Amino acid sequence: MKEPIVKLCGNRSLSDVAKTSSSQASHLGFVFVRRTKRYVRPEYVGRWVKKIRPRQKIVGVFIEPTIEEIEEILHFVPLDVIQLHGNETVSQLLRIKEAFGLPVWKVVHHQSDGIKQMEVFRGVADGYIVDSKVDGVSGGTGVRFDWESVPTYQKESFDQGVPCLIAGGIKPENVTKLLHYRPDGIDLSSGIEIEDGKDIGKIQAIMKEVEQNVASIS
Ligand SMILES: O=C(O)c1ccccc1N[C@@H]1O[C@H](COP(=O)(O)O)[C@@H](O)[C@H]1O
Repeated sequence: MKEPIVKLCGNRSLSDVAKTSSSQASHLGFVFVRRTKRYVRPEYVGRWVKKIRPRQKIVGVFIEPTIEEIEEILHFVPLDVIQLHGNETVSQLLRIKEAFGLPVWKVVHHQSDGIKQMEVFRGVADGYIVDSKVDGVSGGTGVRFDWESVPTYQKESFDQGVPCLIAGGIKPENVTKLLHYRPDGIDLSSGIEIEDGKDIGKIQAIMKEVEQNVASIS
């Protein structure tokens, strides 16, 4: 069985990056959405990444960014993936892809038209993240959605030939249940934190569950 993508998101300090990068996760995420709890200044992220040199791919999280905003971030941070977590349109996504040539993952908030949202981005998005829908909050909610819908999202993504990550309220206590649905990837932020920082115990517990799950079905 293919190892799932594991994205550890919402890194806010050098200490966070030291912890998340020491794990077997495949991706580290940084939130560049101003006025949100986990916003980080790109110049700081640039410094942390230069110092630690993580082997993981780096994902930048944005909500409806302008080309100039992404350009500014890229000046400091060597992004591998751009994550769009808002109500971006297909043409905005295309412009971003053309401007930077980087893979773009589109977030779909789980609701009745979730699959329709994915269909709209067919052939354009390089991957999807399905996150919970919480009124007034875009992401990092710590709230999970009904995972019985995961196979439907997985199927649509598979048909489009791109990966589908699941986000929203994943934590060591519930990740095994989610892994039974065999998602292409998982994406966590609140579930690996204690107070305002990442917690190595929770990160290790998540990675252990992932490894055991892969081993049990290989
Ligand atoms: O983490 C944030 O604060 C955040 C803010 C704005 C947009 C996206 C954000 N994070 C994304 O939310 C999910 C993880 O949420 P959870 O805390 O594990 O429930 C993930 O996609 C992050 O990239």
